[in-house]
Amino acid sequence: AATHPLWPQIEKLTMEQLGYAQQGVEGGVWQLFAEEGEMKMYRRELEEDGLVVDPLKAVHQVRGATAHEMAHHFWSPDVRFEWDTSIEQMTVLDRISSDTIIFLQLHKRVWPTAQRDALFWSHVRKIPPSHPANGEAYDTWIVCNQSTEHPDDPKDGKCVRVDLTVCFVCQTFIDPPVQEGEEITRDNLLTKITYCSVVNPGGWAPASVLRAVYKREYPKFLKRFTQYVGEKCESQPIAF
Ligand SMILES: O=S(=O)(CCO)c1ccc(-c2ccc(C3CCCC3)c([C@@H]3C[C@@H]3c3ccccn3)c2)cc1
Repeated sequence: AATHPLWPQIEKLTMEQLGYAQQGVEGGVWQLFAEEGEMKMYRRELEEDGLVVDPLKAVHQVRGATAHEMAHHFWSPDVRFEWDTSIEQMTVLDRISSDTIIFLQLHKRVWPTAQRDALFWSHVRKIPPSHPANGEAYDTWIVCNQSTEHPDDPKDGKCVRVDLTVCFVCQTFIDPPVQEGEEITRDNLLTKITYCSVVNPGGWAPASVLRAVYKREYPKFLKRFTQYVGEKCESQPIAF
């Protein structure tokens, strides 16, 4: 609820991340490091205290599912194990409101690095079109994941705590446009996705190893997620 102590931070970070995701990748700041079909993955090489924290920005576009469907499945705890192969355990520590949950996740160990876990709030929100006039007809949906503290954090020191800021922003376009009164089918849905993440691994790991892990894991992760939602939704009524 809007009275929760985290609310001001959730509101501020979500809108900041929306702006950050909507910035283009021009200007040579972003380095294209992976490309598969419509998916393009960019990174900036950044180290903090000798730790690789390379910001990542992926842009993708998929047909057949809406931004609402994509964002809902990215946010929902109920389906996380169906697409996110990087996690071993997931606990919902708190449900702050109907659109904000606090997760504790144990990630699978990525050899040779030590096992990691993440404790973060996850907020999903729809942003009405800012220019409905020029044909921007549908809402933008955003999921923002931000590391946080929580009283029920086990703090058992069994693994290394990552610090993450992630945003998943998507918007649906009807392409090709449909005539007045014609029914929109899934073939008309084109959803543009921007996925941004900054993951501080929390404990030392060789830069070469981390960059290899990022290069291998992120393309697989986003491709698997979007394929999962497409398959799950194809036989369902469209949720705009
Ligand atoms: O988008 S989310 O919020 C979805 C909720 O699950 C999210 C995505 C990825 C992570 C993440 C957590 C830990 C690590 C470790 C591995 C060794 C040191 C850092 C990595 C590294 C980048 C590689 C990776 C990328 C994608 C999938 C799995 N592995 C990523 C966490 C959350």
